[in-house]
Amino acid sequence: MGELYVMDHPLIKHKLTYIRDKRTGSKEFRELVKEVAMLMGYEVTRNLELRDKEIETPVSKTTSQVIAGKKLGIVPILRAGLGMVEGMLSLLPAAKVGHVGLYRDPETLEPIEYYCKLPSDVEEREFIVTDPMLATGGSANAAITSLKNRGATNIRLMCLIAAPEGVKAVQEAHPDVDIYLAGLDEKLNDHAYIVPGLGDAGDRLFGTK
Ligand SMILES: O=P(O)(O)OC[C@H]1O[C@H](OP(=O)(O)OP(=O)(O)O)[C@H](O)[C@@H]1O
Ligand SMILES: O=c1cc[nH]c(=O)[nH]1
Ligand SMILES: [Mg+2]
Repeated sequence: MGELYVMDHPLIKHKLTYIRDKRTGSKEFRELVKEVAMLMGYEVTRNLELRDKEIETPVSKTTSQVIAGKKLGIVPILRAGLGMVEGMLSLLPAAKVGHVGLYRDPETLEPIEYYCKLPSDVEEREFIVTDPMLATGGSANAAITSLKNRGATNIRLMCLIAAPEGVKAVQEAHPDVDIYLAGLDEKLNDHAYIVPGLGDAGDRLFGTK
């Protein structure tokens, strides 16, 4: 079973409160989502490999460490996952960005894939899939399956808020995938929205509806 990491940093908790607040408009919402993604990035990248590098400081020679240069890929689930990309790229500027386009059919709640474009060397990359919301888990599962069908073997899932149902669904379908959350909420409502959640992440990010 994949690991579940729920962030407990005060800055993340603080910013998540304003992301949830219905009075927060799109501009501030976008900024906060970007900032929380960046802060979460510290945890999501905690186990990146390092290698030694010989350098010279103004005082002496020394051996220091840099990221080993493993290839990384960030894959937002369109649309809402896009809001988390910039924050991650500010930490990992060399990462490539793939896109999986999915929407959840409002009647059936089934994910419908309409786009997928990944970096060409899929097999060699470590992927971080981003989506603010993990509700039933259908969209995340479909995105992860899509990556695996194209050859990806190393995948992490990074979401702002999840319902327990979504976490369970991903853990069952993809036990090799670790999940990183800023917050784990109570439940889903009758429309499969997360309670208390933040509403519709895509609409709040992009001002639609
Ligand atoms: O876990 P699930 O039950 O599948 O629900 C979560 C999905 O729903 C939202 O996307 P939505 O379908 O609203 O598309 P959008 O990002 O284009 O708004 C959200 O961003 C997730 O991708
Ligand atoms: O709460 C939810 C559930 C699905 N999609 C969202 O944007 N929010
Ligand atoms: Mg939406």
